[in-house]
Amino acid sequence: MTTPALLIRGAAPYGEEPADVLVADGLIAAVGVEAAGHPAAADATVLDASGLMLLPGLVDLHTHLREPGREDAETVETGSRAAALGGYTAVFAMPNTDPVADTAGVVEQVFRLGAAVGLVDVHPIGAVTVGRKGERLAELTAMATSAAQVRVFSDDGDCVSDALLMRRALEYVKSFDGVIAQHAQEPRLTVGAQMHEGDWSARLGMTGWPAVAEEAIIARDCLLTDHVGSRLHVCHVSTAGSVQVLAAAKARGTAVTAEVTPHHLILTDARAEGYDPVFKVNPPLRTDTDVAAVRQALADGTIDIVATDHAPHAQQDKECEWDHASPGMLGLQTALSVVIETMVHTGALDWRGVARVLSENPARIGGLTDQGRPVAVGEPANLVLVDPEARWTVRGAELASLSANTPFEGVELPGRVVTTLLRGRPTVLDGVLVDPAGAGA
Ligand SMILES: NC(=O)N[C@@H](CC(=O)O)C(=O)O
Ligand SMILES: [Zn+2]
Ligand SMILES: [Zn+2]
Repeated sequence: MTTPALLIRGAAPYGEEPADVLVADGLIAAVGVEAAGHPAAADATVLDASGLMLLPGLVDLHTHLREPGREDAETVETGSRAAALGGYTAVFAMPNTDPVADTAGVVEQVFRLGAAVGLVDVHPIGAVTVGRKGERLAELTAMATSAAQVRVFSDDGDCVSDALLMRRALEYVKSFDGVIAQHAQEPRLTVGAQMHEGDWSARLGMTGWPAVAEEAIIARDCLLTDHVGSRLHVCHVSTAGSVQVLAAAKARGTAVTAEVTPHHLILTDARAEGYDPVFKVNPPLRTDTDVAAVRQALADGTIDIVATDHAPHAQQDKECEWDHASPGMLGLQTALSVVIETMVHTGALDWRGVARVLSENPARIGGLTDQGRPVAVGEPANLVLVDPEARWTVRGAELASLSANTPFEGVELPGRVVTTLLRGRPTVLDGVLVDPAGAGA
């Protein structure tokens, strides 16, 4: 089935000068004055996009899709819907499923489910250790050479805390330019931890998760990465101290990249005051000082990307006592809006910068060659159109995710995803999901 050509009129690539963009056969066929006169434009569907920003489709390096095993919280299909509506054209699915994605069989299953849904490219992340138990390495090469072509490996949810295993994993992935994405949490320093260790945890009487538990692992892993000559990615960086460790490592030339989540860009540990577990997350929400530091780091490149850590949880796992609640919060449909609010409206990033941290850099880190590409002739038409002036109020029940655990319930946020194109085919049009033919409603 071929998708009809699409003439996008008047959108502003990267928020710069408006230009027409012609999309045909899955590619960008023409940009600028040539677009309307191009032969393929003759029978193209015209999309009036004046006032909209045009960016490369967003890429999420850190998503939890929960399938297989917790299809009551999210499935590849519902997570793909949330992703497309959030402006994403590719997501990397974390392996902390049941069974764990630690074999070629499981990563291929997730990969095929994603392709069958067809709303967003789903790239499975493989577990570093068997069952994520931190005891012995999983079959990394078999996952890398499988149909899923896994390049990112992580025990996310848990830290690869054994230094020898971490070293071996870093050595292993070198042969196929893979990367280890570390959930940096020193387990001995966080036994029973419920929230950030600081004034609020003292006041609320909750066991704290000290910043050093994150920073110590990042420092160790940067040194190991140097020693081995490999590549490290640090998941959900949340503290000012971590930013300092990363800046020092990058200055030394360590091949380390890092992500920050939308929630760590905007929320603090003060949210724990009402004991509402919707604000319980790993790593925990930190302080104002930390929020300022991660924003600055994202602006200056010390932190490379924003990754959602979209972590859907079923109602019974979230609407319970804080101590018993599962950590994690939704992110796919609110990430871009939070980045606009915290980084664009503050002047910390322009739209070029948004494309860099939400699309280009995550694609590069994850080894994708067909995502995060320039808005230019001959490139794959993975694109998103954003209305920067629109505002909307978040309602968990209205999100496409099967779960509703958004920390932004009732909050008004800027920026609306109008259209998402996956290889030239609209997955979202005028803010509404377009189901690919045959995928079922
Ligand atoms: N971030 C979280 O609080 N939870 C994640 C695991 C993780 O990212 O560590 C989850 O799988 O729910
Ligand atoms: Zn994690
Ligand atoms: Zn995660």
